[in-house]
Amino acid sequence: MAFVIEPTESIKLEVQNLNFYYGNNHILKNISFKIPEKRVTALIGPSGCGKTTLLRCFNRMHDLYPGNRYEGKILLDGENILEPDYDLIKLRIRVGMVFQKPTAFPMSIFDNVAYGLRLQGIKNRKELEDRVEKALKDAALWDEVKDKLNKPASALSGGQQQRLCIARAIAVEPEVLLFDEPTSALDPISTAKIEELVVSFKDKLTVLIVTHNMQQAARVSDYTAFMYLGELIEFNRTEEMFIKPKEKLTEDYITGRFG
Ligand SMILES: Nc1ncnc2c1ncn2[C@@H]1O[C@H](COP(=O)(O)OP(=O)(O)OP(=O)(O)O)[C@@H](O)[C@H]1O
Repeated sequence: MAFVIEPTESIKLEVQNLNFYYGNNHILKNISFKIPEKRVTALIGPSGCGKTTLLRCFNRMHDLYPGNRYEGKILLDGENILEPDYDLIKLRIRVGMVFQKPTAFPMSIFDNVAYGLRLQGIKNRKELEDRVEKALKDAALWDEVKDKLNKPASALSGGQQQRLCIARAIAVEPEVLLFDEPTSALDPISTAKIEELVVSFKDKLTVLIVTHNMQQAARVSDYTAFMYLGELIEFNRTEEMFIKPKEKLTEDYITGRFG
């Protein structure tokens, strides 16, 4: 049994009968739901339920390891990204990712943000500078780093490094941004900054965020998907889910009866 609503907004991603296997381990079980465009969708559920595994399907991160297998479809603007010959470089420009731990590259602040732009073939210095500045401003980091762009990124605090990773991800202007527990390694002030950023992206991007923190899901997301043992149990507008969950399992989880 699952309760899955159909969003009224236009749809960016549509998951159709998705199954995923790590070798012989069947992890995601027949998941279907539609993700609205320019909204924040949170993925919640107890440890090991498959949130990260599902998130990583949206930019086919699993393809980096042998033996992983998908069944079903994920449509991005109507096109199935799970087709074996889908262009993964283009996919990862359209669908960016920010990880749990900040992953600043061992290079300068500027070069971290310019990294993807250079891969896209942008060489003109002025264009690079403008795009790096815009990304750092959009990631609310510009004022803190504008005088030290050529300093190593490793000298930044954890929270600053996470905003740098966000700047790097948005510099290439993705259409979808995946966040995998982006604040779990951060203090409350840095967490609040990242949450504000996630909310600020709503007008521009479709955001998916995995979080363990239900208050965070309630604060930042428009829609929430609750997963349990690899299945999608409930997908609904966030306020509805937190006020009046439709499934008993969802209610037990959000009221802290397990988790
Ligand atoms: N590389 C892997 N190979 C085999 N099994 C894996 C692999 N990665 C994860 N799993 C298994 O897949 C299941 C789902 O894991 P996943 O990390 O997606 O869950 P999660 O809901 O994100 O958990 P958490 O909240 O603890 O991060 C777990 O049973 C896990 O042990």
